[in-house]
Amino acid sequence: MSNNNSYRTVYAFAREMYPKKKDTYLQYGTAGFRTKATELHHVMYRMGLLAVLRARYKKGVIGVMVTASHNPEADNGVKIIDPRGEMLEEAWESWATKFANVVDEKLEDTINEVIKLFNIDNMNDRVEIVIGKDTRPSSLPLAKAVQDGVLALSGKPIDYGIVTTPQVHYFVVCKNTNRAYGQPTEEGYYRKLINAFLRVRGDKYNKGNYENRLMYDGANGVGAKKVKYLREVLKESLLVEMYNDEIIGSGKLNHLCGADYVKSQQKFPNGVPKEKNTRCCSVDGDADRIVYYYLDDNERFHLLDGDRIATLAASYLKELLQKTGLDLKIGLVQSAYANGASTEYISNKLNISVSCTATGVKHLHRKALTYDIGVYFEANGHGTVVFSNNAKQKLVATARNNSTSADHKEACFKLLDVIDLINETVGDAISDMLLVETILHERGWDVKQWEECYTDLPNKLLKVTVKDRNVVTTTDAERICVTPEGLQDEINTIVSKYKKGRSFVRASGTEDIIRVYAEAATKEDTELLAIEVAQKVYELAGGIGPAPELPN
Ligand SMILES: CC(=O)N[C@H]1[C@@H](OP(=O)(O)O)O[C@H](CO)[C@@H](O)[C@@H]1O
Ligand SMILES: [Mg+2]
Repeated sequence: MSNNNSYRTVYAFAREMYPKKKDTYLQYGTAGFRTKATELHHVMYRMGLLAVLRARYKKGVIGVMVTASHNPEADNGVKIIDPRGEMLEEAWESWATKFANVVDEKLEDTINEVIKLFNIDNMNDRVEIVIGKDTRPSSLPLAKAVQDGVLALSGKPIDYGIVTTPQVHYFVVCKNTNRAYGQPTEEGYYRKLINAFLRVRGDKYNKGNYENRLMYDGANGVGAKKVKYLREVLKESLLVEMYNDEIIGSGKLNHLCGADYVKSQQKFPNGVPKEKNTRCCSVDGDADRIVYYYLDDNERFHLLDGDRIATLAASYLKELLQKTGLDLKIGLVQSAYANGASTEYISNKLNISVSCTATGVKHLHRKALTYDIGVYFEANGHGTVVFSNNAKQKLVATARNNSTSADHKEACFKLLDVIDLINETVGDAISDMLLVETILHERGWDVKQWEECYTDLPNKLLKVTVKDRNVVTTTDAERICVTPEGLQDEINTIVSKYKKGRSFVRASGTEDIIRVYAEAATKEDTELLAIEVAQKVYELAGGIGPAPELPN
């Protein structure tokens, strides 16, 4: 593109509507940009510009989601979605960072650098950019800024309004596969999921110990809004009782409720009635994560997190696969935060291959794609299942082949339905919920039977504030600390004192802190182990503020 009118528009817009006011350096992290909503207007505009360049380079549709997920309501953020529904390619993350930080006057030069480097010669293509936003009040003007960025480079913004993050991933894939993956509309999304769910469920809604009633915590966000439609269509097949719904309640987004609160505090959320032995689930602020839980007879809280969903899904898919008679490779992918007991259960009881990657769904997703059936979940409840083209083709061919036995045929059709109820593009709270409900229903299990599969090791996650989080570097899927020198040796010495002890430290990609994870045979030991390791981090990695203290 030459130095013409469009350029003046880009710069004029930047200067007049979305000027960069402060010098704060922002980094495109594990989940894109995330900070106070008031700091993000220029970033959104610039992500609109970058999305157009990326779309022209990839010759496909790109997605942009405005959300700060589980963060407080005053925060916001943005993530870019690549044509195959994946997170933005890492090589472009640094361009996103550069775009967010250059001064207004340098914006055009930076656009030119990208055009030149990637040889983008189709700058007149009217590429489509799918834009979605969560329910935060700040999301409306911020999504408008993204649109203006898209328009400034003559792209075509497609505004889907308030939708979940996984819906945006789904729309992008539908558009880029010429609708082979589904219709790129909200209705198309629900229809695909719900039709599959209803086919698998059949007309017997309660089975064995399974009861088709579920208490659902919508975190006062988009997850509540979207489940309403689902409830209407599911009718009697699944009775979803909704709580923490911003429309009828007065609750604040993610405040004392939602998947992140429940998982990290290991507590029952506010706003949900404390009913004993009832299956409950919570989603997060953009509905890409889900965790389950219940209160026992003594009102003790029991959590069934992402590791539980992963093991439930993998064991079910393995069983179903065996019934098809097909030889396909199934594997499960976790991060180092997965509970050690789950990893042991997968390898020793389920006999399913398990691998560990760095934190962040893009890493888990990529590894999962190396299997025919790749199940991946972070312990916090973010995950899905991906199926290779080879798997899908074999299933369709076997299901249609007249010489296939009736049993094998039935299993193939069922697995194809299960594939349809899974959002393969990214972790999706609503789709994951339908999957869990399907499996529990089929097995006739209540939530306790699900929990009985294995016993979680007590675990603890701590944060240590340090001067510069980049001093902590790791290797081996973040399980070994490389720098500061000597820290890993100290961790090894501490861990060796505890039965079933395991601990690792890494710099968070979304917060300016170091995370410490610990697990051990008892709760008391776990607390001690976590604090001891946190103290070493504080000492050797430049801790600031109050030092971590042992409990009295
Ligand atoms: C321990 C933990 O839960 N880490 C989260 C958190 O990443 P950190 O890099 O640890 O800040 O946010 C990510 C994005 O939502 C999520 O993918 C990840 O699982
Ligand atoms: Mg989220």
